[in-house]
Amino acid sequence: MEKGQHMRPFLKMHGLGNDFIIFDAREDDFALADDEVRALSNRRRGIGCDQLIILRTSGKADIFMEIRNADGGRVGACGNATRCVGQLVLDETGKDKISIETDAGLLSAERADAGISVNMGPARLLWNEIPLARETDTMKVDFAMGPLFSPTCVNMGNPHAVFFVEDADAVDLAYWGPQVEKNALFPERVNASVGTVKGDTIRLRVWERGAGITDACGTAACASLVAASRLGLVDRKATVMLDGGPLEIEWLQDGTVQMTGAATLAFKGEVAL
Ligand SMILES: N[C@@H](CCC[C@H](N)C(=O)O)C(=O)O
Repeated sequence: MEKGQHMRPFLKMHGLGNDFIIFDAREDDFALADDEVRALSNRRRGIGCDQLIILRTSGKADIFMEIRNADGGRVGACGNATRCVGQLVLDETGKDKISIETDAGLLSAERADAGISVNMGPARLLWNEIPLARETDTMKVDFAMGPLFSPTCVNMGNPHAVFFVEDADAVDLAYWGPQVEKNALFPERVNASVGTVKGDTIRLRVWERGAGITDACGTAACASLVAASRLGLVDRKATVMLDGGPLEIEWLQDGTVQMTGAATLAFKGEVAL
């Protein structure tokens, strides 16, 4: 341990294999620089995670959740981490329903048969809300790259481009994902998903902005349901099947999106910071 450092406890949790380091800074406030987040997220030299979460006190909700991608960048939303934090705060408070503040707004969480159910807030659909670099219809955006074309774009507190394709499993996402993420059409970069609809199920694979391919992405699951519903491919409710497992998603009449699925504690630890 270096001079000035001390041991900080953390939780390692995941939602369908989308994994998180969770620190609690409510009593002992601290901040992490981008390079510290990158070092902790590193799977060979650090603890390893897709996102790092710092819990803080909130004046508006039961808790504030700071979300950092593995590349260090701070982001507005993370669906799988919202279920994990929801589970922690439900256990801690004994309440039936709790509220979570994020940079993108106020969310809520409650228990459900299939794990934790969270309201992820409104799906934003205007081009400048995504945001996109130019004014365009977000339902079928005039954009093509290799086998991917005409994405439907949705902001779920973070930007998503969803490409519906014949066979999501056949797309070389490791090759196309980073190129879509960094395309100039997306001034804040983008989370890029490929989806295939079969009945009431959406098979979805996700290249996450700032993290790469993950086993699951909750906000991408929400965005894909909203996108498929806008395109008339599903009604307002579907199962989204990710590499890590299923999420139940519903686009409610009030415009917000409800997501239900597992939240799992993997282990607890301490790290010198
Ligand atoms: N894994 C998350 C999304 C995390 C943020 C995303 N990579 C972004 O940059 O917007 C989820 O479950 O939603």
